[in-house]
Parts: sequence; C-alpha cells; structure tokens
Amino acid sequence: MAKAYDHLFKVLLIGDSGVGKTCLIIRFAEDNFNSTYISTIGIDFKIRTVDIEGKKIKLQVWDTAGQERFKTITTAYYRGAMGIILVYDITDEKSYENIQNWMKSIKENASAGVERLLLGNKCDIENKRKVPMERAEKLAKEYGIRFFETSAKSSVNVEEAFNALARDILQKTSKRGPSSKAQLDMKSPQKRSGKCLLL
Ligand SMILES: Nc1nc2c(ncn2[C@@H]2O[C@H](COP(=O)(O)OP(=O)(O)OP(=O)(O)O)[C@@H](O)[C@H]2O)c(=O)[nH]1
Repeated sequence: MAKAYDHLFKVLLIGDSGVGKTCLIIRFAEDNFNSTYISTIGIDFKIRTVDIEGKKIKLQVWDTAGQERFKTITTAYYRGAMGIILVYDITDEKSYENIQNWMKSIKENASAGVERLLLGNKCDIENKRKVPMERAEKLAKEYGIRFFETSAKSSVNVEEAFNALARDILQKTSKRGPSSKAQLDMKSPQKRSGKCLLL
C-alpha cells in the first residue's frame, strides 16, 4: 500500500496559559472553535495532513499546557520538535513579555535548528488590544522568525501560519536531507509577517 504521506513533521505550541494554543490547534485540525476554556493538563496532540509543494506533509501538532506546574513534562517534548510555535495574546501584555522566557526555554530544551514562529492570537478583539502589532513585528525581526497575528475564533491566518511553518521545515529538510534534522541551520533569513485582516 502507498504511504499516506511524504513527510511527518512534529510541531509544538508553547506560550502562557490562556493565550489560545488549544483553540489554534482545534481551528487548524478540525476547523472548529469553542469558547469554553478548559486548561490543558500536560500535553496532547492532533494530526492534519497538508499539501505543500506537491508533497503530503503530515503535521503532528503537540499542544502543551501553559501553566508553570507542567513545565517539567512539557519541556521534555521540545527535543523531538522540528517546529515550535510561540503564542501570545494581543490583549495580554504579560503573555507578550513572556515570549522572551519561552524563547529561552527553546534554547535550553529544543534541538539547535528547530524552526520557530511567533503568533499574536485573539486579533478579533481589537478593542482590547494591549500589544501593538509593530512591537511584535520588530521582535520577530530581531529573532529572524516569521510573525502572524491570528484569530482561532474568527479563523484568521491560522491556515497561513501552520502552512508557512510546514513549508519552512520542508525547505530545511530537503536542503539537508531527512537524516540531519537535529543539526539544521540556525540562521534563518529575514521573514515576512502576516497582518490580521478580519474580513
Ligand atoms: N476572542 C478570542 N478568544 C480566543 C481565541 N483563541 C482562544 N480564545 C479563548 O481563550 C481561552 C483560552 O484558550 P485555550 O486555547 O484553551 O488556551 P491555551 O493557551 O491552550 O491555555 P492552556 O491550556 O491553559 O495553556 C478560551 O476561552 C478560548 O475560547 C481567539 O482567537 N479569539
């Protein structure tokens, strides 16, 4: 029987509790949204296969608990990830400031060449915005990573963000060959960002 996919990429979402990691994954994997907040206990994952440049990419998306008390469990999963999505909430300044701590955690726990992506979620609630988009754009530029403002609720940029990450991982793996995932190049080029456009 033919293989159902060409590549399997493991992707991890991290960020403060309540920023919307679970909702982003549910939007991406099931195209659904639920406003009831059930905080993630430990770790969980969902799967979706996407088509990138004619290749079937199976994305195994790991959802981590943002709460401090689960840190020992969740950081154990960093090592196997080929992509890590850092999420903050545009209405919660603290969650944005904590991005640098999450970055530090990646440095300490993930493989050296892991592909990173910054998301400012909940861009549907513009009237409660605390973090200007330009601030996050600047930060992403400093880190040399992509940035999108997203809304899991209104389905803004979710598809785009996951696809961009999958494409970046694919480009890295095809450049280096599938066996050298752990030693991927750290220097990623300056990347464009995605504006939050609610249609
Ligand atoms: N308005 C709005 N609310 C959102 C959005 N995404 C998530 N939420 C709400 O924010 C709350 C937290 O969402 P979760 O996805 O559970 O947050 P989390 O980051 O997984 O939280 P932990 O599991 O505790 O780490 C829920 O009440 C969601 O309904 C969004 O894009 N817009």
